[in-house]
Amino acid sequence: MIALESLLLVQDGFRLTASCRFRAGAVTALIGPSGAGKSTLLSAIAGFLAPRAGRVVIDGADMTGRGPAERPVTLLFQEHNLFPHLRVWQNVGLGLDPRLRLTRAQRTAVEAALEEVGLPGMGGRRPLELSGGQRQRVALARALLRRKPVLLLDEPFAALGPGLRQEMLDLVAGIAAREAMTVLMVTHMPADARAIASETALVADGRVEAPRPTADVFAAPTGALAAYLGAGGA
Ligand SMILES: Nc1ncnc2c1ncn2[C@@H]1O[C@H](COP(=O)(O)OP(=O)(O)OP(=O)(O)O)[C@@H](O)[C@H]1O
Repeated sequence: MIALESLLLVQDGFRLTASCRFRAGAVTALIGPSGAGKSTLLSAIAGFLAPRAGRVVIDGADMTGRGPAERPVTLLFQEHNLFPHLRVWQNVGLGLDPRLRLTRAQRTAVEAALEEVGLPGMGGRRPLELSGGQRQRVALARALLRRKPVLLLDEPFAALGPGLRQEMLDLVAGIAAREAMTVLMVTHMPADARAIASETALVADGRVEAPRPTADVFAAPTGALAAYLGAGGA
């Protein structure tokens, strides 16, 4: 479980507060207007941004003072996930060893991860020799290989077409369920939240609202959510 305890995040003039919990072993969607602070929140949970006040607690452990590498967390962005000059297996292998001195067992794990995301035998290619959807699969393979209990997804599939996006969502949902991962997924698509998130939390007006069952959130939107959905379309 991820607990945000009286969290205050500040970036220049921007402030975000959060006091809530995200369920362990479940997918929670984070939705809200552009600039509301969704990415900022993920940065703080991953350890790239230090809170001005409050704590991030993961599975009972206080993350204060722990750098990104010391947290049980993987963060996956929409873009800039792959190094173009490295082969696919190297891009994936970076999840295990930044110096890429992989043991035989690690090489096998890389192959298995590529197979898991539907890219068996593609390890020798370079990212430019893949489609956009395949590149996101490579990034996902690297994220999954790390086997960290918490996976933070920052609009990872936004650039993909609807069919591919659905495929990737299904893939994440399946693996997350099997591995009992705790997943937070930022999305601007209510359909994505409905597809795989049991709960959804709204980030708006400088605060993170407590997550609620996704179906309830979208059934009768009020306040900031209604304004957001009205502007963005449900
Ligand atoms: N590195 C930074 N330094 C200062 N301010 C920043 C920085 N990154 C983001 N901000 C500000 O923090 C606020 C929240 O931005 P953030 O990217 O977290 O929003 P978001 O909800 O993820 O938006 P989007 O949906 O457009 O991705 C914005 O006002 C933004 O301008």
